[in-house]
Amino acid sequence: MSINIEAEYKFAKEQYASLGVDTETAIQALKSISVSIHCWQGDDVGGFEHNGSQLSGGIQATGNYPGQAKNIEQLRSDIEFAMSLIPGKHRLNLHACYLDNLGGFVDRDQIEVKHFESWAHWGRERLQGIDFNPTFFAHDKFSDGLTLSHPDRAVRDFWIEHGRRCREIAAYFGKQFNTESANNFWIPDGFKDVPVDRAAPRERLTESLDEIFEKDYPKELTLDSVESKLFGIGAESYTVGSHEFYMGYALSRGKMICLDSGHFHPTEMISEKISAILLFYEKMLLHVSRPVRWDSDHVVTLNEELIEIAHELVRSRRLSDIHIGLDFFDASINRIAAWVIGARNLLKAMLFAFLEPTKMLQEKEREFDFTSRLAYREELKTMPFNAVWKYYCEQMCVPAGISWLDEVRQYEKDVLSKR
Ligand SMILES: C[C@H](O)[C@H](O)[C@@H](O)C(=O)CO
Ligand SMILES: [Mn+2]
Repeated sequence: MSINIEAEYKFAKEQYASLGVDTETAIQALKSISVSIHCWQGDDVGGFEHNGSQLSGGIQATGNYPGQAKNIEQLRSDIEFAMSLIPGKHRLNLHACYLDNLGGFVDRDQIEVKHFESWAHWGRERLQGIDFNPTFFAHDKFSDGLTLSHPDRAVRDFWIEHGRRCREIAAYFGKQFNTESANNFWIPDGFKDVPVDRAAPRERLTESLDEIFEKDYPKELTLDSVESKLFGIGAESYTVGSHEFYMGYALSRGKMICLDSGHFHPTEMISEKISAILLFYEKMLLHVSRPVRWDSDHVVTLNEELIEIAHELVRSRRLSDIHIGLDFFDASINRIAAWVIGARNLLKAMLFAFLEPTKMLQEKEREFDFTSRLAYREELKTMPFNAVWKYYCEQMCVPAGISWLDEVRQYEKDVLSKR
């Protein structure tokens, strides 16, 4: 450990102690946080099916920075490298379209556990677990902008089969890693213009999901979640799986709800929703993203909303009930740097929250002393937080400061530039 980092940490520890905060406890708490790092940042949500379909479903990766992962080996090596710069042991969030096709084309309604075994083998020593996502986009059976809510039974059946098979695969990952695999259903179905029948697609989506979820899986292996959305590109006027739809669906079916920070009106914050959802749900999932004017999926920065999300998670004292996933994809910058920046920021925000003297602040609030509440919260923003972060990174054997970027540049030169 560098002498400077140790000395700065000692000073910070005293400063926090004067507010009744134990930095050692905060560091221990941070060690237990396992983030589900999304595979799709590495190749701009391309996947390895090579089915000839472009990215669709109302999401878009913009930019053409060189070095995108083009095959499963490249993606794994990029993830490994990114993880070596992120403190802690984390999970991988895998989409079904990232299958190992074992040398032949495999359509979505044909995927099996065997197409994901190599992910489990590769991840065994490296990961805490693998979470999963059926892929309901970038496919010719999404041609009308509808999948599970399509009026054509054959189209629905295709996607129902996909959903069922994905549950089997998620349960397999749960078993392999001895930790529940969160299986997140995001269904992009919607209309560009205002529909005259809003109800029928929602009825069909309900029926299709019910068919997918017919089979019970042990909850120690896998938990399903459903992710709502306000709109997507080409589905600006109506999304079948809206927030209200899934709040009702998930609650009535014992599923988790997934809150994506980009899936609401621009001034609507998910940090505000977490405490309400936890009152009624046993578990939940988060997709931490950064919407810039729309669901743009920018790399997560250490902004006010991220810090507020982290505080809500910590204050809830329900961390073990909350799966925290990342969801962004920026193709205009080094993709590994994108992962590292976003994941480190999320962890920094968590540490910031663990360093809050929550009990004291809540007491002030209960006494209606809103002046002190504001004064302390502002003071906390300039406490020597970074000294604790650097100390933590050194303990976890990852670069404490910006030197991680030198390593990324070297990898860019040695590996990415040769692709
Ligand atoms: C690729 C992901 O499944 C996707 O980003 C989804 O979670 C989403 O947020 C769509 O807007
Ligand atoms: Mn999402």
